[in-house]
Amino acid sequence: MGNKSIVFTGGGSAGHVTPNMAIIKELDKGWDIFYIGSRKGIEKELIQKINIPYYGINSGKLRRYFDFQNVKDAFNVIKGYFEAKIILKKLKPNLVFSKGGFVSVPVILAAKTLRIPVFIHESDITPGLANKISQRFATKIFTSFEEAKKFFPEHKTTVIGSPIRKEILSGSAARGRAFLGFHSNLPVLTIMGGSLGAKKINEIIRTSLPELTLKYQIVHLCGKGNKEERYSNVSGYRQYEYLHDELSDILAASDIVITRGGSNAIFEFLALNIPMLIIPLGLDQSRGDQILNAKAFQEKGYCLMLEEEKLDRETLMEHLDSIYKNKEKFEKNMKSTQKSSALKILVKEIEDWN
Ligand SMILES: CC(=O)N[C@H]1[C@@H](OP(=O)(O)OP(=O)(O)OC[C@H]2O[C@@H](n3ccc(=O)[nH]c3=O)[C@H](O)[C@@H]2O)O[C@H](CO)[C@@H](O)[C@@H]1O
Repeated sequence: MGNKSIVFTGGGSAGHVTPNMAIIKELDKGWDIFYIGSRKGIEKELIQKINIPYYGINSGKLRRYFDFQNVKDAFNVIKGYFEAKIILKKLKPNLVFSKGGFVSVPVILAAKTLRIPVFIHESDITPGLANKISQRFATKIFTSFEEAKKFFPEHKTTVIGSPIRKEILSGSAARGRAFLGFHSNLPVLTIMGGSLGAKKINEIIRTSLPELTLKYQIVHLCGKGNKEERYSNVSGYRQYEYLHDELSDILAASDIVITRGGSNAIFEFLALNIPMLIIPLGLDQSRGDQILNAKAFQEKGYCLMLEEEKLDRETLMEHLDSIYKNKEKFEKNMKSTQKSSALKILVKEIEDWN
């Protein structure tokens, strides 16, 4: 008997890709693995880097509000659907696994018309528009948060937590510090403004460097196109657009993180017991899912949350001081939480599929 085959999809930002990467690495050699993503999204670079055959299709942003761009995007989604159908017909996978994001919708629709089973995973407390549309076509649905379950049909939904790339958990602090050229006299503060960066967070971090660098050595993951050369020589400050393999060592070396409320990132920090200051994406720019993620983590004592509207140099320092002072309390809360075995569960679900 030949190999079984699986098509992964998901993209737009790294949070819709890194969980797929985690699963891909763990799947048995008996699988032929393919990926369908957008033509230009971050998923293309991430997936090609791990040498998985990649198919780019047309995709359009889905909006809840009216916009003339919707008409153009609707055409793109339809085009994407036909492209996905041709690819799926050729590949004949046993299963499609989707991590959400706009590009996944045409792929799931095409899979449905070809009667290919679909698994989806939802990372946030409230489903994104893509998974909201896709859920009725899914064979099985998995969620990171318990609170998300109620948004999906009960009979096919399981709460499993967040699948985390294994390598993220096996970094070396010493290697991380060596890579950064940091000493061990000051704690390391890492800032991850979501996989695409965060403009306001980037600005405040940079204007606060005089006071921040007195207390911390700083790693700033600022997103593509957001590096600013004039800060390159600030001592104890390193900026990167995006880190790939080095990220695990950097996180192993990190004492505190400032992060957006992206689900994958915060579950990774939880798994590593790193106290967080979460500055979620606001309601003006999103459906508010990150605020809910952050609130859920704050209630469990893993983080402090600071709303973007309240973010300034003063509140930033106050919140960081408060986290640093109570660092052990946050760490204890995180350590006493049962760690998720989501990756293992998903791999088993896929391996056991017909
Ligand atoms: C703006 C937006 O729509 N954000 C959503 C997006 O976030 P976003 O795409 O930012 O995703 P997450 O924060 O969930 O995950 C980011 C992923 O990128 C990785 N990473 C990041 C920076 C870096 O330099 N290297 C690296 O590997 C992180 O380790 C993590 O695995 O998807 C999440 C999961 O559905 C949602 O919760 C967020 O609301």
